[in-house]
Amino acid sequence: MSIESAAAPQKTSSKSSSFLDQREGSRSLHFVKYHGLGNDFILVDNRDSSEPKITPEQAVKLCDRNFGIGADGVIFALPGVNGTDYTMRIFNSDGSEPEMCGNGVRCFARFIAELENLYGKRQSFTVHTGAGLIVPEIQEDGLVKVDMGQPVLKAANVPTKLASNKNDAVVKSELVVDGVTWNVTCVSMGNPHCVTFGTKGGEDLQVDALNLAQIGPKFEHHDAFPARTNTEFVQVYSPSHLKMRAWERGAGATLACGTGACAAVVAAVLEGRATRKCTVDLPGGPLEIEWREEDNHVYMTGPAEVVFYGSVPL
Ligand SMILES: N[C@H](CCC[C@H](N)C(=O)O)C(=O)O
Repeated sequence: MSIESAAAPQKTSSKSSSFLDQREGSRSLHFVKYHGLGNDFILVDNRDSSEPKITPEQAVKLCDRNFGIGADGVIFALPGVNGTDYTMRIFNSDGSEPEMCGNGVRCFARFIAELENLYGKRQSFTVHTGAGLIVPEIQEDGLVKVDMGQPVLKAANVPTKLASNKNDAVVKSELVVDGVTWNVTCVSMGNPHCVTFGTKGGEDLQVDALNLAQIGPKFEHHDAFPARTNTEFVQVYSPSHLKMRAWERGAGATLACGTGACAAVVAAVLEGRATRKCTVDLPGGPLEIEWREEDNHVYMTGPAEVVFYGSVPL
């Protein structure tokens, strides 16, 4: 599979043809590469079909950083269902399909604004996802604010097999990983998260010192998580300022994890470590997160940037 980047396609629908499409008997995929704080995605205009244009296996190949385009996942903009404006689906770089992606939905909103020529206008969309209704809004400053819905804390719904220890939730519970006992709080933002601030009786985490490639997979594939898990390693600078690194389910160590940052703030509040409004520093940059008391919804605000436009023969 060779990658030929095309000139930026006209700002119209995916129906615009390109020289690739005229090649004898070949099919090509138009895409736009975006990133949210370095968590990067291939975005596909899929508004003309209710099924993704490519398979999970093809997504794995496109996400490969040597033999493909390179990305943490592929995101599809599909027609809405039950009255929503759009549907968002995502394949991780390992081909698995998660329920939701926070950095991805900010990129999705900017992608839609470009496709629909809505640029420069304050726009808000209703998006059906595996995590339910998600509402991103493009602000005048270009940042995207997303209503991420309510966190799910009931252990069985995260899901985790860990015994709940605080109103059906798993809060600062013990999890043994490779012989080491960690204190963890489990939160779903539609997708599962295991949040830790350190080991039992240990010093506060210095997240930069962690070997994520060594420890991350052991959390991701731990028996306590029947659907695997994303894992957030969090350091508390102050009650309104966290620092975090993530090992993502199906994608590995990423430069940022939006749902993970939301889960980290929820966990920090539940453990009495933080206020409901925090700046979360990720390797790729900061996100503003608020777990609002009035509606129990989590709000995330951050950037989403275009990197390039392309077409790839399939
Ligand atoms: N790997 C995640 C999906 C992407 C989440 C992350 N990139 C975000 O920004 O929320 C999972 O399998 O649940």
